[in-house]
Amino acid sequence: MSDTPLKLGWEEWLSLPDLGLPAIRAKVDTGAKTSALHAHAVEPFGSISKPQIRFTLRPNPDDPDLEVVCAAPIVDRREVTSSNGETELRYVISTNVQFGDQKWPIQVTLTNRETMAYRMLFGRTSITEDMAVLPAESFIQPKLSYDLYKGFPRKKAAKRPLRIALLTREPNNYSCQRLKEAAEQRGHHIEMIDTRRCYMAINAQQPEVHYDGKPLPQYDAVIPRIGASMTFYGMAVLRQFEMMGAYCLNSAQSIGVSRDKLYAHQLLARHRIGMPATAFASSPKDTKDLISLAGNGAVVVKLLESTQGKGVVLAETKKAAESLIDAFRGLEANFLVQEFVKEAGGADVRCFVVGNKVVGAIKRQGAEGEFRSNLHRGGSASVIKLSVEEKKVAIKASKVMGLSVAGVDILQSSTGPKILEVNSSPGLEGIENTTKKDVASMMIEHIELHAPVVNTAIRTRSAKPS
Ligand SMILES: Nc1ncnc2c1ncn2[C@@H]1O[C@H](COP(=O)(O)OP(=O)(O)OP(=O)(O)O)[C@@H](O)[C@H]1O
Ligand SMILES: [Mg+2]
Ligand SMILES: [Mg+2]
Repeated sequence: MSDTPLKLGWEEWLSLPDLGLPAIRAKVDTGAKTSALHAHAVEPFGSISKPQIRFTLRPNPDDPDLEVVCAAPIVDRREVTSSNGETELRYVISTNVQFGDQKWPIQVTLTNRETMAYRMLFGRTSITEDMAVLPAESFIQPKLSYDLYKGFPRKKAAKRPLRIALLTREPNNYSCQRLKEAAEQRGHHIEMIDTRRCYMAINAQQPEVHYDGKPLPQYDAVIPRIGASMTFYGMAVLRQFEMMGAYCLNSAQSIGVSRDKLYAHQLLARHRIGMPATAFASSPKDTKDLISLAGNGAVVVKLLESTQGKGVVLAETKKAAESLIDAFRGLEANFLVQEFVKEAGGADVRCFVVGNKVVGAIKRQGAEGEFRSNLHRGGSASVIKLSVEEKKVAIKASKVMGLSVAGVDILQSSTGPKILEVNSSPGLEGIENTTKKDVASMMIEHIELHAPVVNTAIRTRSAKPS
């Protein structure tokens, strides 16, 4: 390296020549130990003595059709705790990094950074002693651009038939049947896999999922339809499919985040997404203070375990709220106390998000005298045209959770849209029958666009450990 120290700002362009990546915009973060690179469809291959990893990367966050398939030797697998506190077992690769004409080897962990602004985090172990980081500056090194990817093959909707697994415990319900129909209509092969009947060896060198006495084949894509009661086990099964390199329509991680209602609310708040003023508690001593955190008027108290509106109660006065919470206190159940958004008029809006788009929206109106709009409680649905702001909020909420497919429920309040919840396995029946849109096909199309084109040579090799 040269005599003058290499200077880096807090954000820089770099290239990773060994991976065939001419331009990556990275955040230099001395708070992070190891560098991390965005990767999906991560799939190990090669021999046990010389293990390699293949993954797909979308270098430009604004251009999802630009995909580069990379391969590198695996140097380690390591537990990494990210800034949001999640611990993840990641593959570590070794590769050269290049800034201007200076090049040196670094270690990089692979993780899904789809929802992050930067495709790469440049950590402190990648920065050598003769370099300086100037946190107040950016782009000290030569600026590159995504134009360098001109001429790279663009992704086209897959013409090839895909092998898809639909993970569900209810293969006969409307949503699963429609997904099956849509996949088959588009020429794909789809299998219904009962989540609960999957089993697996965790430490296998070659990750597998077993079913009825045999290992399941390698799928191009997995559609998780995991019910609330199966969240924990379903996520484990899905993670296994992820490790096998299948494209999962929603990742296990994103399902976990959206299912944890407290975490989901905290995450939405952190990203400044509008929601009703919300407080949560388990067994509070100071009921009055808890109620005041949720505003000054009527409140809605929700048991966290509730679904289909069952554990959701309206307290129209402070007194009513107090006695309600006092009753909950003995149950040691976690619950939310929320400002009651009266002007929503017993209605909410379900926005069905696929990728970066709201593909359909319906307004659900509660039965006469009912503030809960759940269709299971006798609510009725109608088509609604969303405002630009509502669309934006729905897409942002799905992004924040990391979901590609989501049912985002919004209350229309006098101060703009307020998010109620984000569902990771939204049902198709209400939305399709009301809007007359073929949402199932849109989900399959999303898979066609995002499931990486598999190099069959690599896949055949990885199927048999050598
Ligand atoms: N803060 C609120 N203000 C006004 N109405 C609300 C509020 N919270 C909930 N509601 C109404 O009650 C219904 C049920 O509430 P929510 O969706 O939070 O619980 P849930 O339906 O039991 O949960 P899940 O959808 O996971 O089954 C909502 O669809 C909405 O119509
Ligand atoms: Mg609901
Ligand atoms: Mg829900």
